[in-house]
Amino acid sequence: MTDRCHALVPCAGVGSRAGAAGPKQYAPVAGRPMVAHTLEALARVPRLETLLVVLAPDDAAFQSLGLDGLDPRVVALHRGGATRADTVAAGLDGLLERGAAAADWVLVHDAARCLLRPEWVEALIDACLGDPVGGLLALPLADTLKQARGDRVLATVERSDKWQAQTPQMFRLGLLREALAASRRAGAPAVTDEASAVEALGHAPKLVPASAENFKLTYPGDFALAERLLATRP
Ligand SMILES: Nc1ccn([C@@H]2O[C@H](COP(=O)(O)OP(=O)(O)OP(=O)(O)O)[C@@H](O)[C@H]2O)c(=O)n1
Ligand SMILES: C[C@](O)(CO)[C@H](O)COP(=O)(O)O
Repeated sequence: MTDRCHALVPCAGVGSRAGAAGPKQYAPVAGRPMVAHTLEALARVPRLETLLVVLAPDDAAFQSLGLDGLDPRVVALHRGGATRADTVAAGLDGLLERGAAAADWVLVHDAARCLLRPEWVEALIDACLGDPVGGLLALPLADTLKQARGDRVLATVERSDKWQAQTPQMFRLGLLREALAASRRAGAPAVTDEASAVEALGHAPKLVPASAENFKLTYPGDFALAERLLATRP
């Protein structure tokens, strides 16, 4: 087993909920493309050997914006798939082709979580390196949770054991590859995060408490909030 760590950034989505003119990962946040902030945070983690960014096959923006030059560890792979899970699976193959080992750790992080702080990544790595499974950044639920039918409350759901999954999510490359392949073979809808696929193999990933600031920019209003938060940072 190794302690080598690589980042894999799925960056091949279309951002349909964001209402931006093009893929949201290139929409400006505080004057820079969203994914530039994401990569800069990852680049400030020395333990990450590779920053693999998985792009849509026809992506021309990443290179034309000069994002491949952000850090010598950045590698662009034009092999994104129809779902996030497909994009991540293609990225894992890309890492293996570049010499990574099945025993290496992979930290999968959404391009769309551009408020990431390096210290949160360090905390995840510290928590997972000695763990038999791996884990993810997550946030215990702070609000009362309602189950709905349409726009009416059906029930109030126990929330003390509920967490919101964030990224990065950190697993051994081989385990995650096997988990995503098994999930695809099962024929169910694609998993929405890496942990789900690993859970389906019977494992219990570790929950590493994170910050609400590490939210995913999903809807139009998220961009203004991200800008306000970035403005408060040194
Ligand atoms: N086929 C896909 C779908 C998503 N992603 C990436 O997965 C991350 C999180 O996904 P999400 O916020 O759902 O992004 P989109 O799929 O782009 O958004 P939407 O669902 O609103 O279209 C993003 O960095 C996105 O680029 C990806 O690489 N490949
Ligand atoms: C992986 C993820 O960010 C965890 O919260 C999330 O599931 C990805 O977003 P999606 O909208 O479910 O694709």
